[in-house]
Amino acid sequence: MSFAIELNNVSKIYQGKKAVDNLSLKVEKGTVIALLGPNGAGKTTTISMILGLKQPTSGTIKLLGGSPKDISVRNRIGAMLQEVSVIDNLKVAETIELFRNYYSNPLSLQELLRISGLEKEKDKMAASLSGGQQRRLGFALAASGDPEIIFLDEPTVGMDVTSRQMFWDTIRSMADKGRTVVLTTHYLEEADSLADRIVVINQGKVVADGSPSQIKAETTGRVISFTAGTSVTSEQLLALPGVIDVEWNGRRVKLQSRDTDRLIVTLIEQRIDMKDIEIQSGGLEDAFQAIVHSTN
Ligand SMILES: Nc1ncnc2c1ncn2[C@@H]1O[C@H](COP(=O)(O)OP(=O)(O)OP(=O)(O)O)[C@@H](O)[C@H]1O
Repeated sequence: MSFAIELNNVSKIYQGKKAVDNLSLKVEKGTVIALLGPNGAGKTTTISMILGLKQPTSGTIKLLGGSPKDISVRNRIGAMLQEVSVIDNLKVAETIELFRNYYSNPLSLQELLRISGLEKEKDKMAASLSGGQQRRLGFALAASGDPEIIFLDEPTVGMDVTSRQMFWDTIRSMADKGRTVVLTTHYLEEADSLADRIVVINQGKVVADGSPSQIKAETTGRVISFTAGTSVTSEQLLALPGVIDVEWNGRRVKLQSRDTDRLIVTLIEQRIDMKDIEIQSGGLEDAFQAIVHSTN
């Protein structure tokens, strides 16, 4: 089977520090995949290497079966990176036209203005757009060649709710056309509602990989919360076997654990002063936090 993206044992070391650590990942064509992870997890470095903008220290990368540096491969992909730089003295429509000209089968200007929601701004100078509008322009440029794979690095940062919703619809329609979409996001809600597959990265490694429902199911029962008596301390709770993280809200405490069944027995055996005990199955946010904490 040919994959849209294939990474084999890829590492990137900056000044002795591993930003990406022996990462292997295969992405099937037509997938919407979200790379999730805290700041500094290695998401942007991974995308930059897939795009051939950064050279891996070791390992191999294939994009559409070829090298990310092949011009024939480049023509079939589009990317919107975190920094969208606009060209001075060009209007929005002129900027889009400039990019369309690079490709043999570009989307029409009208279509690009429509999917990026920039129809009203088409005659404005690109440099005068707001931050959110500039990101939408970045998206139009990334989509201009009607790419088979589109990379979106934190695409909705700075977008208002309406723009974000419209943007999600556009991504879904790209996926419906069989396009592969790779996005990084800090918004778990975004990953949950858009992606077929979520890959959680922490400290340069894949720490979870599955559908949003698999990721949630994996962590079912991972959180125990209760109202703690005044004698209970964080140190005491963190010392209990299986406790990954302790979070307080007044006297209400939330424990993250890999094995809540065992933890509840331990809490009772150790006569921890607890009231109103709850075991939560956890949403995606809890799943993400639990996975990241357990791998720190
Ligand atoms: N050019 C560089 N030189 C040195 N270290 C770097 C460089 N670029 C990234 N790093 C380091 O590599 C690690 C991974 O960074 P990266 O930007 O890939 O993370 P990220 O997951 O995209 O984070 P964010 O969500 O904040 O964008 C971080 O520790 C970062 O400080």
